[in-house]
Amino acid sequence: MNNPVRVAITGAAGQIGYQLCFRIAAGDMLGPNQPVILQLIEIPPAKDALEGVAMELEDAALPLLHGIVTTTELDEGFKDADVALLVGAKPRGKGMERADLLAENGKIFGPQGKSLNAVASRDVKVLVVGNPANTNALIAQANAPDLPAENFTAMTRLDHNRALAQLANKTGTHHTRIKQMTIWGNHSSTQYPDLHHVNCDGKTATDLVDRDWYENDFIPTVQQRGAAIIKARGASSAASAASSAIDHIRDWVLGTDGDDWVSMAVPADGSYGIEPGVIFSFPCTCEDGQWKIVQGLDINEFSQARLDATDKELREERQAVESLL
Ligand SMILES: NC(=O)c1ccc[n+]([C@@H]2O[C@H](COP(=O)([O-])OP(=O)(O)OC[C@H]3O[C@@H](n4cnc5c(N)ncnc54)[C@H](O)[C@@H]3O)[C@@H](O)[C@H]2O)c1
Ligand SMILES: O=C(O)C[C@H](O)C(=O)O
Repeated sequence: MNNPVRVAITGAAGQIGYQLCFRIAAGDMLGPNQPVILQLIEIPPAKDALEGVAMELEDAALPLLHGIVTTTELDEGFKDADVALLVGAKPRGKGMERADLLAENGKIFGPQGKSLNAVASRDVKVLVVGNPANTNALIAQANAPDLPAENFTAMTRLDHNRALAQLANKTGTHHTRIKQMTIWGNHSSTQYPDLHHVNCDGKTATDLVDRDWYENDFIPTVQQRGAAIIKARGASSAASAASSAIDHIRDWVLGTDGDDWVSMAVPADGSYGIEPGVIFSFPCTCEDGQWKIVQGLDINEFSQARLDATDKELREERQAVESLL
């Protein structure tokens, strides 16, 4: 057995956190031979609820669970963390855009970045889930100057998985047979789910679906899926979000499959003309615990306009939080 990996989770008593704790402790994220220590962080009003989660984790007697820390102190929760899942933040309600949460949630991520900078493993892999996820990740990263910028990512894997599901339903293909899906940009309604490079059971996806469905059904459905879940459930996606967070970290740590890639929001480096300064979702492959942006994909005029729109929104969000960077 390997040494235990320390996984910090903020908002661990919330809807997503509750799912994450059990699935990670069951081995879904780091594999069946990797023990974990869960370092669960909450705010004081949720302290009792967090103790309840820890009690249930103990009661499940999960073989891979080698320790539980519950705390309301960031430095205790992030101490030596190898993986940090920053989930704790307010979810949006009906009729809100995710950017509407920026003023309230943005201020959570500066102190968390500072604490990670001070006490986490130098190799800590950070995934921001709390919305607006890309810009919150930027805030955390800017406040952690001693950690490599590439350790900070935000979640667009849920959008990626949603896009697989929509195309699977439309074409009657199982989603595991669909490869090279890409979500570009922001985890918001300007995100761009791109079918141009997708291989659907050996065929080019754009040859299988008509343009009208792609532009007027697929793209808006994926962009608005979060809002549709809130409308249906009365609460934002939780189990699917936790599942996608697990996919994101699993692939980052253990590597992506063959010639497939995944969507990860990572610090822009000039690839595809997206200048540094924002956390932007790109197609990425992962190997040896490092992500790499897939290079050289053709971007046609239609796609370019959508990349520009989502980049513009991210730069506006950045401007709105300049004082926190
Ligand atoms: N990126 C994505 O794809 C995606 C998907 C779904 C949800 N989300 C976002 O994830 C966040 C959490 O969603 P949820 O459904 O679990 O919400 P929730 O309200 O059920 O849980 C949030 C938890 O975070 C805690 N919390 C708040 N501030 C905190 C802080 N400063 N430090 C530590 N904990 C804190 C709360 O006490 C609560 O227990 C929301 O912002 C939501 O919009 C993102
Ligand atoms: O849409 C939301 O506000 C929650 C989450 O970001 C989602 O995509 O489901």
